[in-house]
Amino acid sequence: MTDFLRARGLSCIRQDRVLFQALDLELSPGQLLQIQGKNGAGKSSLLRLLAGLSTPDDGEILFQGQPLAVQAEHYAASLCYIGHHSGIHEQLTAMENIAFWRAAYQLPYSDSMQLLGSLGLAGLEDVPCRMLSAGQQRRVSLARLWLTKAPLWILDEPFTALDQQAIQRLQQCFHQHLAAEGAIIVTTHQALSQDFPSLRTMELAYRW
Ligand SMILES: Nc1ncnc2c1ncn2[C@@H]1O[C@H](COP(=O)(O)OP(=O)(O)OP(=O)(O)O)[C@@H](O)[C@H]1O
Repeated sequence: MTDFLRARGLSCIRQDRVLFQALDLELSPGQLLQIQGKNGAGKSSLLRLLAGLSTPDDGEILFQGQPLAVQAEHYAASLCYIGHHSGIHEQLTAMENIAFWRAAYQLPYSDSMQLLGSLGLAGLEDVPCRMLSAGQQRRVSLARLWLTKAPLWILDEPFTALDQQAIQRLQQCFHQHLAAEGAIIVTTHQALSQDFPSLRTMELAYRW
């Protein structure tokens, strides 16, 4: 499928600073795009634009050939966005968070206990998330990736706080998603340790 996700002439201004301008971007099914850049370069701002959570100062973003604004509901159903923050309900347990996502995003049934076990959270399923470590909270947050059917994933620093084993597990999950014709945009400060044949990188320059 061509024209899966395309951005044309994007500009983003924050606090009178031009983070980027005239930025073009294209993503096809099966592709992984890694956005790189120094702290403050505008990576999260770009991801938020691409997720439809904020509006560019100039340019447009098309999903399957149509502007995001005319298909907000379809785009939301096609997207799994996980931001900088974990996005979990800290008062709820891991099991309750999964039940919440399943209801909110109308996800099909799957075995939550087994999923959490495979993410190294066995025995912690019923602990309120506020009592979990940073890496464990991140694992709960990323559990969404094993549940969602959305073809487009936009992930802001998903490896933060994860140990090596969890990083490898997450990259295996990327492979499966890409093999199933999914697409991923990710920001990371470190190089991906596994080989991704479809990987492209984009560097955002820090501008004063
Ligand atoms: N909503 C906002 N209002 C005002 N300024 C903002 C807003 N969002 C981001 N900024 C500013 O835009 C700049 C880029 O922020 P952004 O979070 O996109 O950078 P980043 O490349 O993701 O950085 P990091 O690697 O530190 O996560 C920063 O200087 C930040 O202060």
